[in-house]
Amino acid sequence: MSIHIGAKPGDVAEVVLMPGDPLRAKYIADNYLEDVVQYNNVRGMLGFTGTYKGHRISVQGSGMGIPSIGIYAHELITEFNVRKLIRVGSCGSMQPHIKPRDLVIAMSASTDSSFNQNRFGGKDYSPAADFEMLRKANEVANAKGIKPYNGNILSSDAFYGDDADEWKKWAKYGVLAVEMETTALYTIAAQFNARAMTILTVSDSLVTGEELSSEDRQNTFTDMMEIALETAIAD
Ligand SMILES: O=P(O)(O)O[C@H]1O[C@H](CO)[C@@H](O)[C@H]1O
Ligand SMILES: O=c1cc[nH]c(=O)[nH]1
Repeated sequence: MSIHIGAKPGDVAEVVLMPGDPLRAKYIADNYLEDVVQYNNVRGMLGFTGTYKGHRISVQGSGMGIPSIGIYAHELITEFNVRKLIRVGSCGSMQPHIKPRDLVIAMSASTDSSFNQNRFGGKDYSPAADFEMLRKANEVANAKGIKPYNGNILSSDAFYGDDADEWKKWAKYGVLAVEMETTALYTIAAQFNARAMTILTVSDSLVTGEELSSEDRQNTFTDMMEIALETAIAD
């Protein structure tokens, strides 16, 4: 058992899907995994292990924000030997052509957080996804007739900022969308030579103000979950 994960060694699979919302972890376990065992309920941050098409997979809620996913990613890798981590999250689009329900795969993750600068003495590390996972996720998506947008995203420390136009600078430099965790996930995976990738469903547009209904969120998140699961079981 680690400080935040109440599991025994071996309870967690080598491959873990990480939604921010612990109830999304339960949804994935209930709807896609067989022979499911819940291994964690510490702080209500649910974690499950089961099988998908015969492969052992875990799903662990990460909570919201860089400090939270930083804790879970670190403990999963260092205490439970997790080697492959796939974040499945929601994001706000910063580009006019990227609409609610579209999928975004984070090749890299910029940030307004000091998480990486603190580690690198004020210098700018560039957290990046595992290339083979990116390639597989795109291949699976394309086979389903879906074309995800691949590029740089922003992992922000603030959901509610002070300046309503601040995102526009990031957008001008080509950042596709905003969420709150990936920069830390990629950095921690790199620290321990693990592999990581983030796939996101656009839940709202900062450009137009559109937002998905809860029903829409449920349906489109399904594509993201299936792509993540297929990527998880690939070599
Ligand atoms: O849907 P999840 O995975 O939680 O991701 C996004 O949603 C939360 C904000 O509502 C943040 O965690 C952000 O990254
Ligand atoms: O962090 C997030 C997630 C979804 N939508 C946003 O605008 N921000």
